[in-house]
Amino acid sequence: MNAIRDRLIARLDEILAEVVAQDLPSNASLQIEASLVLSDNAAGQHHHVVLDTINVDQLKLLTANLGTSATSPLNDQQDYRVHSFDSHSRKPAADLTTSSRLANATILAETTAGKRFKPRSSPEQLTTTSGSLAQPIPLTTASLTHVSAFVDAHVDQPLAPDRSKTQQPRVLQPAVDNLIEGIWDQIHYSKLPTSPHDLAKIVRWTSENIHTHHDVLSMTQADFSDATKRCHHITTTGRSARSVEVVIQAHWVDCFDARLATLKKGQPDLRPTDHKRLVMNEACTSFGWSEKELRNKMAAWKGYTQIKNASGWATLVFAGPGIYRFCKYRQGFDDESLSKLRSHRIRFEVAADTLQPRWREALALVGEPTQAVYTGHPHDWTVSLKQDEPALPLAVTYKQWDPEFSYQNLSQSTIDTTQWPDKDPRRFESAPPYHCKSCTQLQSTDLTTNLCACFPTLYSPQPLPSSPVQVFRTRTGKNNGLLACAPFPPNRAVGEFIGRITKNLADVDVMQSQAGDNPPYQIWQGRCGNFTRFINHSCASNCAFQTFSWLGVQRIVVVSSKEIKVGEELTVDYSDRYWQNLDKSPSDAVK
Ligand SMILES: C[S@@+](CC[C@H](N)C(=O)[O-])C[C@H]1O[C@@H](n2cnc3c(N)ncnc32)[C@H](O)[C@@H]1O
Repeated sequence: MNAIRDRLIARLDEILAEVVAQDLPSNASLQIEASLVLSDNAAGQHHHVVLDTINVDQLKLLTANLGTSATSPLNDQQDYRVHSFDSHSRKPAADLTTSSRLANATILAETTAGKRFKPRSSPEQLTTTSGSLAQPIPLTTASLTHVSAFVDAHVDQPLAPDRSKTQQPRVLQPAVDNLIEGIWDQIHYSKLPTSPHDLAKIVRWTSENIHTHHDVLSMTQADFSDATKRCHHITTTGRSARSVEVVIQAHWVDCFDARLATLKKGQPDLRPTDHKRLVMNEACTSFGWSEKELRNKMAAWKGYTQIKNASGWATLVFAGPGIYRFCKYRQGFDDESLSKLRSHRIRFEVAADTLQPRWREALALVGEPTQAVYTGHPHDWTVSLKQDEPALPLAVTYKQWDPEFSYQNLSQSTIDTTQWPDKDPRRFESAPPYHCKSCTQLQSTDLTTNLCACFPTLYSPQPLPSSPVQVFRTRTGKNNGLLACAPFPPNRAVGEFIGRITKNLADVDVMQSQAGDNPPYQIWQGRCGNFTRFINHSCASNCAFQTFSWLGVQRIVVVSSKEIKVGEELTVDYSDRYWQNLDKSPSDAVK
């Protein structure tokens, strides 16, 4: 449904922009209709529904009031990004942006253009994606219990429940930030935007129909015509391959520029405007479009190319429909935004290659390499905050202290059976029914019976496959740290503290736990565990350790204690005791 809705909104955006750009008589109105076609040749058998009638003058007034000459009311500047999790589907509500945007745009429209765009629902109601509209949920001020980092964890302290339903305050943020958040969402949680099946069909069509491979340094008219044919085919046949479409359109702009350069070289006597006119003519002939039509599309396509040049192809593949609005209306599209995007380039690629290893297949169409550059687990790599500095294999960053360093990423803790031969010391209930110690609700791996929604991203019948975080190289002498790739509202689970469940270790970093009536155990992350191992200390931390029970087993969870933005370092307060036992002292600088 989301894909259909996004497609409709993107199309509506284009239509509104086209209408605003036209010189129409006053009082013209745009009628938006839907038709149900009952059979292929059913002329006259269509069921028509008028969805809305929009007064064009009011539409123009509205866009003028929004401070742009040719923009649709559905623009990114008015975009609220609300991240919440649907407690039924357990999926992040990545697409809330669209519905929020729609609702918000309609509200703005009402204030500037009378009753024409009536809001269908108040923005407060748009806090879930579960189909029905949810009631607003008040902000909680849950106090987090600190379990001293690497020292104690007390299972006998039931903690305030999450939080999963905590409503995040709406923040109006720059369009580029929405775009970046959307890309991270897509990389972490979407299926590939274009299915391998669709992609295979497109690649097959291209290889069967377009034979020449052009050289961008010498773009002949035939080469350019081929590139245009390919772009036309993908732009006009089925919008199921949106990411491929954006890739091919960005590439076509490169071909256009290459053709222009070739023409300038071949016919240096012509004026620059004549070169441009000639290439435009060639393009319009091959596309079968008017110059106005082509220019209109090129406005957005040029933006795709600029974005691709700044932050790479992954940005285009995972951007979703928001990229059209961003490029077409250019609100907030400036050097600063491009530089912000550029700083994510390698980070996007590491995440995309390791989480969505087939994404580069789409690049076959534009002659780019299709092999993943970064392989293995996402946290086998450590990224840099410096622009264009490569990601490094994790082990490289420990070489100077430990040439043999290795770290195995685990999805769940393992039991050291030499120390715990008979049982998992974290288990305090041996059989179902299990009840949550925080919310007292029934916990189950069965979607129909589970009622606990304390930390649904981690503990639910359908937990999320990954946490939106990356290991990065700090610039403050702490070696590596952990970076947020998505905003975390307060009280959101970042990840479980996973490692080897053991005991009696000394002189190493361990999480020392006292499991109520159970004997104390340690969680050791020296050689294996998960990303929580890379969380640095800060006295003004934005995360804390919490104990939580899931299916009768105690867990230690890293939970955000404040609002955390994309690109912020995640930190916990290790406690004084941690540092007292060490011959080093903490610095509080982050990043
Ligand atoms: C669990 S590790 C955190 C990840 C670590 N930075 C790394 O690259 O592997 C804990 C160690 O990180 C370093 N560390 C973490 N926070 C620090 C801080 N605020 N100041 C100085 N060193 C810190 C200390 O060496 C500490 O013993």
